[in-house]
Amino acid sequence: MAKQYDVLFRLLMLGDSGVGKTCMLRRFTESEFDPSHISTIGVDFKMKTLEIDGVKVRVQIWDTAGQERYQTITKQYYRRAQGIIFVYDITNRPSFQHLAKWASDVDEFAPNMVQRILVGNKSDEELRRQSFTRAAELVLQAHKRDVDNLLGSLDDYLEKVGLDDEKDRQDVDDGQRTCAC
Ligand SMILES: Nc1nc2c(ncn2[C@@H]2O[C@H](COP(=O)(O)OP(=O)(O)OP(=O)(O)O)[C@@H](O)[C@H]2O)c(=O)[nH]1
Repeated sequence: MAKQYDVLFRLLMLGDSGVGKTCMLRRFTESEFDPSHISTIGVDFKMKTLEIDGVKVRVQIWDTAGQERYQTITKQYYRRAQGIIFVYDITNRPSFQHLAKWASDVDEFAPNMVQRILVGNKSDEELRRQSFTRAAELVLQAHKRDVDNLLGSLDDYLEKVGLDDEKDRQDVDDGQRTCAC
């Protein structure tokens, strides 16, 4: 019987609960998308064979629970992984911030040679993406004094223009009153 694959690699998906790891894996292995969120308990895995540069690569992809309480279990799988897929949700800023923690756990528990890749999931929710808003918030914070000054002088200007308008209107009214007499 022909060999079904040449090499077997283990990949591990990591990221906060709800970022969409299970959905992503099902989409990849079964071409299906089930929108329900049933939190993974501990770990689960799916297999798929790929042909890369003429090599039949069987990937065993471990889907881990993002919930904190399973981390003692999931960490036991790190050392056997050859690749890590970090996943965050582009609409959820904490899921991006927590990547630093996921990455430091990988540094601690996974082999040195482990390959890493980062995926920002839920790209269909582009309008709710948080990173660009956050970047704009940070720039605004950094330039807060200039912006306040600018807005302050704009207010002064508008107030002055308003007063001038008021004064002009008053002059016209006074003029009309004079004429009417
Ligand atoms: N809009 C959108 N929602 C998604 C996408 N992928 C997953 N979701 C939703 O995100 C929620 C969580 O998905 P899961 O795959 O269960 O999340 P998980 O990361 O495996 O969560 P844990 O098992 O708790 O670690 C579900 O309600 C999905 O419908 C996506 O690409 N776009």
